[in-house]
Amino acid sequence: MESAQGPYDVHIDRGALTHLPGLLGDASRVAVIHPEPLLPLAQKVAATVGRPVTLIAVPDAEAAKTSEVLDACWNTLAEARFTRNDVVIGIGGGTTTDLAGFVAASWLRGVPYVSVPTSVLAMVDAAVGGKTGINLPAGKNLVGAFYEPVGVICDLSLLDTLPERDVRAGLAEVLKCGFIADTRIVELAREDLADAADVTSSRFAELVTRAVQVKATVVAADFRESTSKGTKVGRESLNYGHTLGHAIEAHAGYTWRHGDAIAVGMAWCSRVSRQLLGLDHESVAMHDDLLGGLGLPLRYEQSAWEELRAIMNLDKKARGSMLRIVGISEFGKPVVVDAPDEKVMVAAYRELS
Ligand SMILES: NC(=O)c1ccc[n+]([C@@H]2O[C@H](COP(=O)([O-])OP(=O)(O)OC[C@H]3O[C@@H](n4cnc5c(N)ncnc54)[C@H](O)[C@@H]3O)[C@@H](O)[C@H]2O)c1
Ligand SMILES: O=C(O)C(=O)C[C@@H](O)[C@H](O)[C@H](O)COP(=O)(O)O
Ligand SMILES: [Zn+2]
Repeated sequence: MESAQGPYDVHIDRGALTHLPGLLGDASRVAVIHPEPLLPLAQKVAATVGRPVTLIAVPDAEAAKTSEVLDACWNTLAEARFTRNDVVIGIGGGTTTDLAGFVAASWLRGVPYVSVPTSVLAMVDAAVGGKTGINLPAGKNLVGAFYEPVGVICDLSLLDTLPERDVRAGLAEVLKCGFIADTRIVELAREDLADAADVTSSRFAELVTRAVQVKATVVAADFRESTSKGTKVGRESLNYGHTLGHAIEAHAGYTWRHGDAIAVGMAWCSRVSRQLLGLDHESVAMHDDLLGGLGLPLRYEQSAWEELRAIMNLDKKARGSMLRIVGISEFGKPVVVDAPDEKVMVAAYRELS
């Protein structure tokens, strides 16, 4: 993958973990940050690196992305006397790779980072592209850094133990890539949704590869997410469905899966896009068919709109008091809408009831 800090490899394969020792350079020691439930995997990986390893267990899911956990990781690296040639490895879903990447970005102002995503969502999105960070109660990913890994290892065999609900949540980001950029993804999902959600199928492998390609292409062109204008959209396109999705996550106290929240966000955005950008009814219905067909939610508490709208003001795409959202005028054509009409947003939210 091309990047601001130099190209790096994203290894996608069953068995790709064999690439790990080759990514460690001259590291004297390694820290492996992993969620508590994935301790056996972290231990297995630790046994292959041929250097002293500090295992750092962090809480599972969004509970990892807090300032308290970040602080605990820093203190563990201090105790281990971690220096600038040592390597942080993040093994886990997107919550772990977001946290671990930020630990690596901030420790000594930056030490090498290797990402080993173990969920679909982390493989296709969170672990590639260099966004790292943690949440605050006020909003999602409000603290973080753009910081690139030296390599990413997507060992598809690790997905054999991933719960089906998490496979499907990850496919929400894959579909996002189809809606904003690669329409073949939408076709592949439409042809056979059950096969698309089967992690052992060739269709699934193609979907993962295509989604990573979309992300890599977008990020290579606009690593630091410049401000898009209308149809001239850079990295902000990857935020389709996220303005509402992130607000839902914060409102729910980070108890929702990210993929579930952005499924609602994309269903909502498709309606806003129909009203403001002329997206056709068939494409709106396709959002519901594909996301709903995967068992993903298409709605959130109706009474929460005002609170969600207030949280949305802290979205990173906002400029001053102006909300900005990503919509699509057709599949593959993202458009950034500045100051979307409030009535349209409310009506689109009501439509989800
Ligand atoms: N940095 C980015 O560009 C970016 C992009 C997309 C999403 N994200 C972030 O990613 C996070 C969501 O990631 P996620 O969906 O992977 O959630 P997650 O990290 O919570 O993982 C989901 C669940 O699956 C479990 N799990 C992971 N791999 C497993 C495996 N191989 N076997 C069994 N269980 C496994 C985890 O322990 C967890 O319980 C959110 O915080 C989101 O904001 C970041
Ligand atoms: O990589 C990006 O850019 C994205 O927007 C990808 C999103 O799927 C991802 O959830 C990201 O973490 C959102 O970033 P944020 O800047 O809106 O917090
Ligand atoms: Zn996302």
